[in-house]
Order: sequence, then C-alpha cells, then structure tokens
Amino acid sequence: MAAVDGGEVDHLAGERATAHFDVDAMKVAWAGSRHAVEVNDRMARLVASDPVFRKDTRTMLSRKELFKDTLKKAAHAWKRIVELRLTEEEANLLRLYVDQPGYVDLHWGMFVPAIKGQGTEEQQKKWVPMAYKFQIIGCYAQTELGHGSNVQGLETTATFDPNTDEFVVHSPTLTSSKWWPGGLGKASTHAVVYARLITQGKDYGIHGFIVQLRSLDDHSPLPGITLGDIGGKFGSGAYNSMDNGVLRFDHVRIPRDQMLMRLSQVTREGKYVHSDVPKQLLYGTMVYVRQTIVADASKALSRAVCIAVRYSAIRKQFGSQAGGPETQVLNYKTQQSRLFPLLASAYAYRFVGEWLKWLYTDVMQKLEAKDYSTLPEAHACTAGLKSVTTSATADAIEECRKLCGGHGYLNSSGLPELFAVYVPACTYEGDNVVLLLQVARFLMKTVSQLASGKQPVGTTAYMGNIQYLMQCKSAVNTAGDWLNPAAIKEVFEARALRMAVNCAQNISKAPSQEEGFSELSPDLLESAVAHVQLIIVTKFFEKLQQDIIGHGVKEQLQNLCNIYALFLLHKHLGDFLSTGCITPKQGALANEQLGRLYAQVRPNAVALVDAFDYTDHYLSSVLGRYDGDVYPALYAEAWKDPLNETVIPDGYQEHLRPLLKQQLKFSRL
Ligand SMILES: CCCCCCCCCCCCCCCCCCCCC/C=C/C(=O)SCCNC(=O)CCNC(=O)[C@H](O)C(C)(C)COP(=O)(O)OP(=O)(O)OC[C@H]1O[C@@H](n2cnc3c(N)ncnc32)[C@H](O)[C@@H]1OP(=O)(O)O
Ligand SMILES: Cc1cc2nc3c(=O)[nH]c(=O)nc-3n(C[C@H](O)[C@H](O)[C@H](O)COP(=O)(O)OP(=O)(O)OC[C@H]3O[C@@H](n4cnc5c(N)ncnc54)[C@H](O)[C@@H]3O)c2cc1C
Repeated sequence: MAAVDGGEVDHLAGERATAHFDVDAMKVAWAGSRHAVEVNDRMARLVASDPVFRKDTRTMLSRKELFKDTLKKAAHAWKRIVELRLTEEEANLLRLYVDQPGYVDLHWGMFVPAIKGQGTEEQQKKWVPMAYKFQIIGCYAQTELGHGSNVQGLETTATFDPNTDEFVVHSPTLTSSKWWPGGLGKASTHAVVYARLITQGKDYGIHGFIVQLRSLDDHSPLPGITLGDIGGKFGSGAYNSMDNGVLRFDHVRIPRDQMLMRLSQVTREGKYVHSDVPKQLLYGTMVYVRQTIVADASKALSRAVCIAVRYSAIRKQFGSQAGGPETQVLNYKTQQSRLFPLLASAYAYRFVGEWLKWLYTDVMQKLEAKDYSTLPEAHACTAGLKSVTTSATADAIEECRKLCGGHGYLNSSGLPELFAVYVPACTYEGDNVVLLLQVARFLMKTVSQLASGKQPVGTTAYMGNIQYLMQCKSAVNTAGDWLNPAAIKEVFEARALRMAVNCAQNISKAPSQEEGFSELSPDLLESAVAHVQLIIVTKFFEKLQQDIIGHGVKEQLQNLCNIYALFLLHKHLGDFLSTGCITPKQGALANEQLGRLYAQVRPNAVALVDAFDYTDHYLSSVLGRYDGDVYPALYAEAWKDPLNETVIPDGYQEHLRPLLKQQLKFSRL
C-alpha cells in the first residue's frame, strides 16, 4: 500500500517505475514480517489521521506550549490505547508515530523496566500494576550535576535508620543534585533514584530506591524535595518537549521496602546481604535501553535518508544543454557516493538491531536460569552497537541536510528537528566514547585469554582463528572479487583482530595495565569500532542467508550489504592498509566495485526508501513527500510562519521606521 497522505499527482512515479524489485516484499524484509508491516501501517495511519497528533507547527511553539502539547498528546495516546484495547506492540508503535519525546518514554522505557529488573516479586506486584494503570508516573533518576558517566561516583546517599525502619535520602552537595532525568522536571510522581547505600556506618555503593516525589492529590513536591526543569535544549521543538529535571533531597524518609531488593537486601536490623547474582545487574535497565536505541537508530537514519533520496530525485541543477531539462541531483556520482552508503547503513542497522533484540532476549532467558556467562558479551554488544550506530546516524542526518542543499536547513524539511532530537542519543544512556572504552576493555580481556587457550565465543569467536587471521593476505584480484562475502569477512576479521592485538601488545609495554589502557585509549576506541563494524557486517551477511522472499529483494539487499561493507573499507582504508590486511591496489579495487554498486542502486533508490513505508505525517518533511510535489508545499509552508501573520512586522514602528527616517548621518558621509 502506498504511503501517500493525500497527494493527487505522483511526481516520483517515473522513479518508482524503474525499480527492479517487489517493493511490498521489501517492506516485509524491512519490517521483519507481514504482520509487522500490517501493524506498523495501521498504527502510522491511526496517528496520521488524528488531529491531536498534528506536529506541523511544533517548531513554532514556545517551550510552555510545546510541553503542554506533549501532555495532551500523551494523555490522548493513552486514551486511544485503552479505548482500542491496543496490544503492547501496537501501543509502542503508536508512541513511535506520535514522534514527540515525553515523560511516557521514561515511565515505560526505564522506570517500569528498573522495577521489573531490580525489584523483588513482592515489589513488582505492588508497583508495576500502579505504573501500568498510570496511577503513578515514574522516571529514572541516576545522573547528577557532577556525575553522569561515572555511576560509581554518584553522591546522593540513602542512609538506613534502624529506629524507624526507613532510609533517609539526601543530596549532600550541589553536585549531587539529580540532573537530566527525563520526565522528572514536571510530570513524574515517582522516581527510581540511584544513591549510595549506607547502613551500619558502611557505604555499600550504588543501589536503586523507589521514591515518591509529588503528591498524588495536587502534584506538589513532597516535603524535603526540590524539583524543577533544567531549561531549554538544543534546537526548536525537538527534545524540548521533554521535562528533563533537577531534583534535590533534604533528608527525605522512605520505607525500607522501597529499596529495590532483588540483587541485595538490607534486613530490619540494618544488615546488608548481597545475593549471589553479579552486581552489574544493577546496570540492567541501561543495557535494555541501549538495545532499543540501536533499533531506533535505523528508524531515524532511514527517515533522513528517505527525505534526502526523494528530494534528490526531484531537485534538478545544471546540465541543461540549449534549454533542455537540468540534471536530477540524484544522478550526480558525488550525491550517490554520499547518500547510498547511508541508505545501506539504514538497512544494516535495521538488521543488526533485530539481531541485538534476539541476543538480549536470549541473555535474559539465561539470567532467569542463573546462567550469567553471556552477560559480558551482552554488555559489550549493546554498548558498542549503541555507540557506533548513534554516532553514525547523527552524522548521517546532518549529511542528509547538506544533501538537500539550502532547503534542508528549513524547519519544514524536517531535518533540523530530526537532528536536534536525535543527537543526544550519542550522549544519553552512556556517552559513546565511554561505552566504546567498555568494549575495548572486553576485547583486551578476550585477547589476554587467548594465550591460555580459552576459546572465545559469540561475537568474538573469530579471535580464536588468531594463527590464520594474524598473517592472512587478501586474495582479491579484481573489483568483482569484492562481491564474495568470504573475502569481505576475512579482511574485516583480520583488521579487528590485528588492531586489538596491537593495542594489547602496546598496553603490555606500559608500566601498568591501567596506565597502558589510558595512554592507548584513542587506539582502543578505533579497535572497538573495528570490532563493532565487523559485527554489523556479519549480521547483514547472516540476514542474507535467511529465507528472503519477493522478486529482486535479495539482490537489492546483497547490493546494500556490499555497499555498507565496502564503504566502511574505503572510509577506514588506513586501518586495513596499516594492519597489512589489504594492499593499496585491493583498496582501489574495492572503490571501483563501490562505484558499480552505486550505479545498480540508482534506479532502485526511491523504491528502496518507499520500502520503509513511512507516512508523510511521520516524515513531516515537505522535501520528503511521497508524491514529490515539493515546490508548492515549500511555498505554502513559508506563509504559515508566524512572521508572515502580518505584512508589516511587529517592531516596525519602534525600530525600523525611526531608523529609516533618522536624520543622523555618519560624519564621514
Ligand atoms: C500495556 C503497556 C502499554 C504500554 C504503552 C506505552 C506506550 C508508550 C511506550 C513508550 C516506550 C518508549 C521506550 C523508549 C525507550 C527509552 C527512551 C530513551 C530515552 C533516553 C533517556 C536517557 C536516559 C539516561 O541517560 S539514563 C543514565 C544513563 N547513564 C549511563 O549510561 C552511565 C554510563 N556509565 C556506566 O554505565 C558505568 O559507569 C560504566 C559501565 C561506564 C562503568 O561502570 P563501573 O561500575 O565503574 O564499571 P567498570 O569498573 O568499568 O566495570 C566493572 C565490570 O562491570 C562490567 N560492566 C559494566 N557495565 C555493565 C553492564 N551494563 N552490564 C554488564 N556488565 C557491565 C564491566 O565490563 C566490568 O567487567 P570486568 O572487566 O569483567 O570486571
Ligand atoms: C537528552 C538527555 C536525556 C537524558 N536523560 C536521562 C535520564 O532520563 N536519566 C538519567 O539518569 N540521565 C539522563 N541523561 C544523562 C546522561 O545519561 C548523561 O549525560 C550521560 O551518561 C553522559 O554523562 P555526562 O553528562 O556525565 O558526560 P561526561 O562523562 O561528563 O562527558 C564529558 C566528556 O568527557 C568524556 N569522558 C568522560 N569519561 C571519560 C573516560 N573515562 N575516558 C575518556 N573520556 C571520558 C566524554 O567522552 C565526553 O566527551 C540524559 C542526558 C541527555 C543529554
């Protein structure tokens, strides 16, 4: 089904006619199943057809108007969810297509998962039903003014008082103020607060506590609690719909049973007891969210690419001979070499996100059975993939803006707001550099265990092939040889392993492991990126092994997979050359093959973005309209700006007229 919201003429029909594959079948490959296509489509249309979910004037609203609009949309969404008895899958998609960050994200995305992951069964029974009915609204209050990345450095205290069987939650310094939690500023009634647990005079480090913040009667802050919003953020609209907040405690008392006690407990007498589970499970909510952020990266990236591809097919510049038509900018090789790798990345992230969801579910099942062996790999994969996909997506959205020329800079292109709302993903849920260093730590540990004969498993299994990978030389001889998945995988594995081993060897020369790690950290980052890129390439190849149905679909995905891999090879040529994985000649052949692949994608480009199945409402871009009728839409959009409400601007009488009528002159004139 086409995703037009109302257009009459299809200006992109010619582009759609050149596609060599079945777009409906590609929609299934993209969404994961026919069922997923159907539900996505239904929820997207439900949102697009509801006037409450309009967002075309969002960037023109004041902060207060925007926040109120968010409250309205969230309440209306919930009403529709209940009225229509939507399933959890449908409700999540409804939230996606409403497309406005708000307190519900933290309530469902972090508060509820934190209680489910770290609360005892009894605690879950008490709190989860209230949260599910929205009798309480919760947020995730971890970060402080002075401490974000370093969770162990948090300062808020929760001191057990055995006399009253309570914890006293306190912010001892300005820097211990909770700072950033979404939904905290104005909406939440409760929070999961991370604080240092102190009992019997001893500090047991960071633990989670459920704390009520606001009255359930009139929403005013409870005694001892100072609350507010931390202020406007980057861009118009965008993340300003979220009430990221500040919170201070002045000796606030909570019952002992509001400490989340699945991982460790404090007894009535104040004795600290730790269960036999790894203490890292305290970070479980972050692992869960990092995994969802990877899936979201493909959404944001595909959205930007959809806008840029459609507009590039409409936009014409130069090339006209004797008054003939100008050239579609999509035909320029430079435009293709900038845009098609991003299109390929969107598909790559979609499939690796799918795989990561599987990995996460698998690890959770193992944890239930008290098998904690895959936890380090789950941490490394979620941290690494979150980092690589969000950084690349943020850069790609900005590149798409440039690919749309001047019009890409207009709010009505949808790209500035998309960038502004997306870019904090590089920071929240773990700064990308900090997370990549966690991956590097995991890699260094794996390399060090190779010597003892321990066989690495999962995504590091390739390291077990160390004898071969450290000395192999690519056999690629022609550009076409780069279409062989084995040839690509081999050089990506060799590059990742050699970079990791080089780092490990250099660290071992340092006075201490810690000093070596710190000194080598820029190289370690690159090593972690190489490992994560290998995972993404491998999972794309594995996807191609699955049963992919529909005329021409597999061929298109093969092209995109090769583009993704060879584009990375070209971009990181220095890594592949300096580690001796390929020769300069082989690098040049990869680039030659890349050019051929771009030519194959060109006639399919518009259809490949149609397969994302986005409505015009979701894209919210005059440049990315399904019907391609860009110019009338751009023209009409300009007149909606509040500045055009009057012909003569406000301020003319006070400031422009006196200036124009002034008698004062520059003395030199
Ligand atoms: C019926 C229902 C209907 C529902 C309808 C509703 C409709 C609406 C639905 C809406 C749903 C929306 C969902 C949206 C999703 C959410 C949106 C997201 C919005 C984002 C908001 C942002 C939130 C935040 O930012 S929260 C704060 C995040 N903070 C961080 O990430 C901090 C980063 N820092 C750290 O994680 C740590 O400090 C770290 C890891 C850097 C260092 O920790 P450390 O303790 O100092 O550890 P270290 O010494 O380095 O390592 C020790 C050891 O531990 C291992 N380790 C570390 N972390 C983990 C981990 N997470 N898991 C496992 N293991 C870990 C580490 O590897 C070391 O191991 P060894 O080397 O073996 O010792
Ligand atoms: C939009 C948004 C929403 C958020 N929502 C929430 C929320 O709901 N709940 C919540 O608790 N928090 C939230 N946060 C906070 C967020 O999790 C933190 O900002 C994030 O974890 C980064 O921490 P930081 O701000 O301390 O950065 P810092 O750690 O201060 O980073 C500053 C710089 O130092 C570098 N750096 C830091 N440590 C190292 C190191 N060890 N080695 C090398 N370089 C390093 C970083 O790479 C970065 O360049 C949110 C943040 C944003 C922007």
